[in-house]
Amino acid sequence: MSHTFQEKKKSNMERGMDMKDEEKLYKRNGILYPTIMSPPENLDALKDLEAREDDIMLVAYPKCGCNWMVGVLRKIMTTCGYTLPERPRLIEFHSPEVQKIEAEMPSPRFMASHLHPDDIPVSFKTNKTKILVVFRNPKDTAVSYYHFMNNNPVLPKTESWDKFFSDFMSGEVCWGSYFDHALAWEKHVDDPNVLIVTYEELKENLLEGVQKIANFFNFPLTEEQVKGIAGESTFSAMQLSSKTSLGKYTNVFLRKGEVGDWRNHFTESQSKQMDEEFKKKLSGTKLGAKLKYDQYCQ
Ligand SMILES: Nc1ncnc2c1ncn2[C@@H]1O[C@H](COP(=O)(O)OS(=O)(=O)O)[C@@H](OP(=O)(O)O)[C@H]1O
Repeated sequence: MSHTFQEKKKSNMERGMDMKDEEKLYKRNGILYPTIMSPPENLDALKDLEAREDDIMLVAYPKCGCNWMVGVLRKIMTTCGYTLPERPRLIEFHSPEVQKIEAEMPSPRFMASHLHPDDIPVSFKTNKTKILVVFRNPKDTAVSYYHFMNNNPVLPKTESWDKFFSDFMSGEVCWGSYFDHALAWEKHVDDPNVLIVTYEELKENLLEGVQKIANFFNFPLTEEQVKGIAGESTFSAMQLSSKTSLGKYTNVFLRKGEVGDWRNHFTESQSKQMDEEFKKKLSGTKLGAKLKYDQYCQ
């Protein structure tokens, strides 16, 4: 029996409810991954993924706005007349069978990933695939991640905010350390095949963001079309349009959609600890400047 994308998402959630928390994550090369969504066989099969120059690739550390950008890119592509299959875009969520189907799909294919740039199949680099990267300030990313752990049955519940904060800081969360990802992307900031946007700039001016993304991938859109896509991609519009498909799980994926929710969670000492880590790792870097830490995190 074939399942729709949404049915599969719901059945994964139900599988999560029947699983013990300690079985929900596993480690591979020192990095945690979710057992249900990214089992080892999915990651093993990625070694055969042959990227194409005209693939549309989106990469985001978890909770930085990946689903938002999936929504935007889907709308851009369908507006330009392309049809996309209804399954998750994350390559590490694809079973080996689905990866075989994706390998036969016509161009342009649309793929996404939470993987660390060094773990993304090397053919994306050799075949010069364009990559859109979305980043978010680390304080709001941590808060969003914390709620996701507690609300998504495929992930284990956290003991407390304090425990989760310490895991986030040490990279003991799925897909590894925020700072490792940021430092790795810093090396690609000036790469012409990479466009880095931030959650915060998209919140400030989504219209400009949609236009920038369409231009980067050479999708010709009229001003009206850009306006329409931006209008349909605000938090409230996406929350409403997801209600029919996601039902009671809508708020798991579209929780609050704001900049600055960290202020409701961080203690003064946690805030200082993050400030110091950011300074140590990212001050003076181009990605650090893009994230406008002083504006959004202080
Ligand atoms: N349209 C739109 N506008 C603004 N914000 C949005 C939008 N869609 C999703 N979101 C928010 O993005 C956060 C989830 O990030 P990801 O999609 O990267 O999470 S995931 O790791 O792929 O599950 C999560 O952030 P928080 O609300 O802070 O938890 C989502 O609510």
